[in-house]
Order: sequence, then structure tokens, then C-alpha cells
Amino acid sequence: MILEIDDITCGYGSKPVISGVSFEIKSGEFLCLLGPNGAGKTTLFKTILRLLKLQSGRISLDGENIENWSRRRFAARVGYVPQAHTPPFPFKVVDVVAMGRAAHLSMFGSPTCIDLEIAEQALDTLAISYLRNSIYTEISGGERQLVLIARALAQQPEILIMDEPTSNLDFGNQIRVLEYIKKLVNESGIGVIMTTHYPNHALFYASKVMALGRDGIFSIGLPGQVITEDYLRQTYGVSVQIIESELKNGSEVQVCIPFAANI
Ligand SMILES: Nc1ncnc2c1ncn2[C@@H]1O[C@H](COP(=O)(O)OP(=O)(O)OP(=O)(O)O)[C@@H](O)[C@H]1O
Repeated sequence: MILEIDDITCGYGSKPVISGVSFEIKSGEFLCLLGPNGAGKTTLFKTILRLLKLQSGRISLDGENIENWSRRRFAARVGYVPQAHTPPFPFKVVDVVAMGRAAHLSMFGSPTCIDLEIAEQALDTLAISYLRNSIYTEISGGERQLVLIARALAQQPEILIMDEPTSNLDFGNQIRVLEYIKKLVNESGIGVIMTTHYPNHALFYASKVMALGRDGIFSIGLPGQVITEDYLRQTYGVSVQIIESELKNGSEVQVCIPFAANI
């Protein structure tokens, strides 16, 4: 499966937020999208998901323009984890996760035993089975984030789009979720596009990175090529040093460490 974004412009009404964006994501790739607040990351995602009208350009799946695809057809192949939100209805967690199966059901069908089993498995994978009977509106922001990830896993998409999936998670859950996503990418061949505000997450886990700048200019490439000290200083206005280090297990990593001139 290949999702191709070709020279697109997205925004609200007739006002563009980002333009001239092109990239592709294939099965087995983990693309991290970095950029400052307001750069247009969520706008880009909403446009790919067709929650926002494409202003210009082309989006295709396996070479086919998705312009006239039904939401349902698209959702059977592309999943979305939005930023954690509180829905107006007090559903049970297991029911929220089972909603991930909606695109695979017949028009008026209800979830089968297999669908419910897949939902239970997704809860188990993220170690949140203990929440299955909790009310979604009464759990913490981090727990809600994990439930939304479980819902997307239950959808069994070929491409998964995740908007800051670790933003509400504690240190341990951030690492567990990122490790799990990486395993999913490597073992099941899913393609993932994820936004993050943490350059280290992209350096540690991504197979490629797209970095949006304040000026609407973007670059795409290998993490170490795109996440440079210059990019981080120019984009975020902070000084950083990127250090190469060897972990106890022998693997080589690059780590980004911010510093202020007066420390
Ligand atoms: N519903 C809307 N109507 C009009 N403009 C909007 C709307 N939502 C967002 N914008 C504008 O679009 C721009 C990009 O917003 P977007 O949410 O895509 O940024 P982002 O990169 O996801 O930011 P963050 O990192 O803060 O989540 C911002 O200038 C924002 O004010």
C-alpha cells in the first residue's frame, strides 16, 4: 500500500495554511511529522482524511485518486488517532474500541464475536483491559489517549495517522506506545504517520521525518538529515546540541539536548 500526497494545498475556506506539500508513505514506514504550534500538522491530517476540503493537489492510495471514495471505503484502509478528546456520550471503553470495527461491518450490521474479540485484543495489547468496563468520559486524559490508539488498532488499518498520540501519556506509556507502534510497523507492515513535538521521539523511532518550518517550508528525509541543530534553532528559537551516543545494548543513537547560552 502506498499513500501519495502530491503537491497539495490545505487550509480553511479559501485561506491556505500549507501549500506545495508532497510526500509518500508506504507499508513498513514510520514517518514522523515535526513542526511548531500552528504550522499546519493537524490541518494536513484533516485534509488527508477529507474532513477538510483539499484546496489543490492530489491524494492517492495505490495510485487511485481518493477524491470520490466514500468515508467508509477510506476508513477500512486508513485509521486515525486524533488528539485526545472528551466525547459527549458516556460510552463504555470496550464499546469505544469496538467502534474501530465500524468500517468493516455491513451497512446496518452490528459487531460480531470476532469484532469484539479484536477489540479485546487491542485493549490487551496496550495493557488497558482493566479499563474495559470504565466509562470513557470518566477516565484520565492519558487513559483516553490509549483507548483511542486501541480503537485505531481494532480498525486494522494499512496506514495509521496519529496526531500527537503520546501528548497525554506519562514517561513509561510514551515509550511503551512508541515501541509498540515501531513493532507494528516492522512486523505487520503497517505504515504510520505521526506528529510529535519531541525531536528525540522522531530520532529514536522514525524511518523518515517531515519537518515543517514557520515559513511553511518543509523538508523530508532520514531523521538525522532533517532534524539538525540549525533546523531546531531556526524553527523553535532554542539552542540544541545533537549528540551521538552508544546505548548499553550497543545500538547507536542520536539525542537532541536543548541548552541555553547562559547555563
Ligand atoms: N477551524 C479553523 N478555522 C480556521 N483556521 C484554523 C482552524 N483550525 C486551525 N486553524 C489555523 O490553521 C493554522 C494551523 O493549525 P493546525 O491546528 O493545523 O496547527 P498544528 O501544526 O497542528 O498546531 P499544534 O502543534 O499546535 O497542534 C493555525 O494558524 C490555526 O489558527
